[in-house]
Amino acid sequence: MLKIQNLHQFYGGSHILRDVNLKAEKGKITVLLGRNGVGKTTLLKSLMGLVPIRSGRIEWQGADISRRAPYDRARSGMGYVPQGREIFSRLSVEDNLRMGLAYKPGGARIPGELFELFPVLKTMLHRRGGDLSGGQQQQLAIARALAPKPQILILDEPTEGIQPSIIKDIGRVIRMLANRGDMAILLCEQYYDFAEELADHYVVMERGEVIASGPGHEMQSQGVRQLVAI
Ligand SMILES: Nc1ncnc2c1ncn2[C@@H]1O[C@H](COP(=O)(O)OP(=O)(O)OP(=O)(O)O)[C@@H](O)[C@H]1O
Repeated sequence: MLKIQNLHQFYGGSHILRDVNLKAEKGKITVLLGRNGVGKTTLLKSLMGLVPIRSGRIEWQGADISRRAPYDRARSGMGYVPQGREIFSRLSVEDNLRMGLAYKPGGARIPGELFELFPVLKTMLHRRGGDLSGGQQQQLAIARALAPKPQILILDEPTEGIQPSIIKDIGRVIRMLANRGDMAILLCEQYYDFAEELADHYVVMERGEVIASGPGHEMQSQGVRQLVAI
């Protein structure tokens, strides 16, 4: 389980994350919502060690990882799909997938299961990442994060700029991964309907603070759509 307690983060003198508390449990999808600029990406980067935190605790599988390096967090089973996908455009699909395994001891193989989840990647294995559509790149970014078999998958706005049919496919994969019961999923999302459909738990942020949270089935009754409407 991932447990964030009393997290504070600053960019220079700007206080971005303010006393954030959040949990993501195995077998569940926790959805993080909030308008542009409230600090969602900063929170996910803090979890992965890509930006330093000022204070608070990030606990993963019972250990305090707040000061660990990003590669160490990845190695401990944290998978991250960054906003904007960050595909290596000049590398092939296959080599992009291998990058997900880069920290594994030599010879780690790309799990065949990734091609069952995202069949399009198999047909495009030798194409350059940059030649894929936005939706295919997003599927590649998710597959790359899944390649080392993480115990948590952290996704930053996977639906951003993607066509509806691929959004559906991605939603199905996320639900299936959670239903297997051995992976926690933390999904940061602006697309409300997608978030509501998938959420076991929801967390809403505003100006760096958590202002609402609860079970996913209460999102409608609690007016979460209005909280994140632009
Ligand atoms: N590297 C940085 N240096 C200084 N300020 C930053 C930096 N990155 C983000 N910020 C600021 O921190 C705040 C939170 O940004 P963040 O990207 O975390 O928000 P967000 O909720 O993820 O928004 P979006 O949905 O647009 O990605 C914003 O005010 C942003 O301008």
